[in-house]
Amino acid sequence: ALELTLTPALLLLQSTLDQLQEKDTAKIFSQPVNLAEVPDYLEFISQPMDFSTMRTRLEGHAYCSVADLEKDFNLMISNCLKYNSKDTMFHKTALQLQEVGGAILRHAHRQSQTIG
Ligand SMILES: CC(=O)c1c[nH]c2ccccc12
Repeated sequence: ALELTLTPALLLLQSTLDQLQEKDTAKIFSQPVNLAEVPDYLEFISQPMDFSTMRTRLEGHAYCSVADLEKDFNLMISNCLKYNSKDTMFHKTALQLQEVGGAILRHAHRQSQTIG
């Protein structure tokens, strides 16, 4: 049978992504921004990012470290802060997720140092 062996490092990345996504209670980051609904999105954002894309990358072993995961998380947040003006729910939600996500990632960095 296919061995779904998850190394400790991969388990840590998966757990970190789950914790980050859990904080997106409005689920505005679950899927890519719908370009059919938002036709000008790519005029402002050169590299879209969302949690489903991050999960695909994680499962495809594209992330070698917590830092790699953090890079895409920060891209996803900065895209949202850029596209959505300050007075929108999306912008305010991104600022909150940035703060709580930072704490989750700092903890994951510490854990990755102990599991090596
Ligand atoms: C995360 C984000 O920017 C968005 C998530 N859903 C959207 C719908 C229209 C415009 C932007 C968005």
